[in-house]
Amino acid sequence: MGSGEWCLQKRDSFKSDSFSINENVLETGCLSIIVLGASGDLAKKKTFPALFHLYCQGFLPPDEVHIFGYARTKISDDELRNRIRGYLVSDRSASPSEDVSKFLQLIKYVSGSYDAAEGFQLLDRAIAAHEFSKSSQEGSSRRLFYLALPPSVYPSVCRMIRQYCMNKSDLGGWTRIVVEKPFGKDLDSAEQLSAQIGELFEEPQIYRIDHYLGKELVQNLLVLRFANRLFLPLWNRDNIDNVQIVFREDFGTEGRGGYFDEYGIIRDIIQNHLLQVLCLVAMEKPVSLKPEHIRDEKVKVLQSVLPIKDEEVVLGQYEGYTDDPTVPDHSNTPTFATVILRIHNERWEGVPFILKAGKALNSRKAEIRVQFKDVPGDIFKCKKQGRNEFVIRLQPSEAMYMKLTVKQPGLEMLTVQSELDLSYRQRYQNVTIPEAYERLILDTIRGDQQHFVRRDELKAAWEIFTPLLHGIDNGELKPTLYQPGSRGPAEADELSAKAGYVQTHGYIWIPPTL
Ligand SMILES: NC(=O)C1=CN([C@@H]2O[C@H](COP(=O)(O)OP(=O)(O)OC[C@H]3O[C@@H](n4cnc5c(N)ncnc54)[C@H](OP(=O)(O)O)[C@@H]3O)[C@@H](O)[C@H]2O)C=CC1
Ligand SMILES: O=C1O[C@H](COP(=O)(O)O)[C@@H](O)[C@H](O)[C@H]1O
Repeated sequence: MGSGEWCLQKRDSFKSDSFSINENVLETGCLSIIVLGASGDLAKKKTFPALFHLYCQGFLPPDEVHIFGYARTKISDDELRNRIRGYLVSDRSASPSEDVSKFLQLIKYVSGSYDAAEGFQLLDRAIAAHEFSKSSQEGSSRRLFYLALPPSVYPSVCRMIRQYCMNKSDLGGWTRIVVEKPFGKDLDSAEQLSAQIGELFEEPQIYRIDHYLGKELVQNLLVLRFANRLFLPLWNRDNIDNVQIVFREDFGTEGRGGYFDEYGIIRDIIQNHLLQVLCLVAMEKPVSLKPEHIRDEKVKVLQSVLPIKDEEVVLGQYEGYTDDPTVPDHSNTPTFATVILRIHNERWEGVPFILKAGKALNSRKAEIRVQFKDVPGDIFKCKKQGRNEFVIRLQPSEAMYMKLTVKQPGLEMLTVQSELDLSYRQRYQNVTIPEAYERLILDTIRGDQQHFVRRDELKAAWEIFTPLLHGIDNGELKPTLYQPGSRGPAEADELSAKAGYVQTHGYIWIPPTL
């Protein structure tokens, strides 16, 4: 294999099971992490803080790791360090200010454009100098490129990396790229982008990040479903009436109106984050925990989704959205959507998956709500008290609870709605739940693609939503206005109820006290 070529066969970690990730930790040698778009918002708020957390926990040893920021803005190393310093907070560090200073010293900045050789040659020289300085340690050289950039520049940046910045070590190693969403705007543009990047990098080098896959309770879904006998016989159309996957934010587009208006809530949240969660809720048991086995099952679920019916969609736009000067006055972009997906397979035929996402609503939360069918032949006449519901709250305050009907304590034979409650904050008191980005970046270093979106998954996801998105883009479907701070359009609750969701009334949760 010539210099600069992709080198997979030297690594056996790719063959390992993701849950036995120890095998993935064996690689040593120089690691260069290059954050492209280092002057931007994502880099400042998510990428560098995630790297800092990893550093504090010893995953980025200073004798191996160097971090490079790259962007067009002409600033010095120290100016970049000062920009990100305020975002580096860690409750995992014994001496935070010392760790911040040491971490910042690992960062160098290179300025250059995204489509010209000069900047990337400069970047390559800076990385090579770092690799050279560490060459006393035998080992591979690893280069991780994190594209914290708008997708419009992905093709040119990937071309430049391929041409000028690939790993050159004879001792092995790799070059990997991490790309952020949005991966395209519809099926054609996503496929075009995939083809452009696919000509330059092999699939095992490409990490399409969806940060919802890094959330603790999303990662728990496979364990929950397939390691608990309790759920195995219940998780199907015979027992489950409907599934809701909900994302709510209690703030609007806040300065991101221009970006958001091009995409809307379906492309921003539903087509990626909520659909990925749906896959993990609905997929069949994978053959093993190998990333390819898991992703094979996710693709099958996506390919089983039926075309979306217009009458199973409610769109909303919050009042005041177009006041943002970067948003056109007559924007048709939805900031809220409820979409019902139906999976045409043996397990899920007839079970609606209600995907709901909205900005500027009355609360902030993300949860999965699995609602079971009514008890047949109910001798307690308790149907009106509510169905069994299994709720997995992804955020905030991670929790899982099962709503149950129990006998009300006392002399009378009365029933009441209660819950089996696993609240993480209470159950895992001394455990810090890692940030999604932190976990996913560590996976990219370890070469574990389980929690990243494969090209065929992406294609199948766009196939589901493209007709609906084109209908909205063409103005055939229009959003209804809703009040900021409300539940969104009333039609959304009506649609959920029509699909079979029964709201529990009169249930009061009493938080446990220790
Ligand atoms: N461990 C924990 O932290 C636990 C916390 N709790 C808390 O107890 C409270 C009640 O729990 P729970 O009943 O599960 O959750 P909620 O009362 O928040 O919501 C129940 C369901 O009713 C829907 N809903 C709410 N208002 C309306 C409405 N006006 N019209 C139609 N549908 C509506 C919700 O949809 P939507 O999502 O769209 O609002 C959701 O699907 C919650 O605050 C919950 O967080 C309960 C158990 C454990
Ligand atoms: O990808 C995105 O996600 C955030 C919400 O992420 P969360 O982890 O805070 O739930 C959302 O605000 C943003 O619009 C979207 O692009």
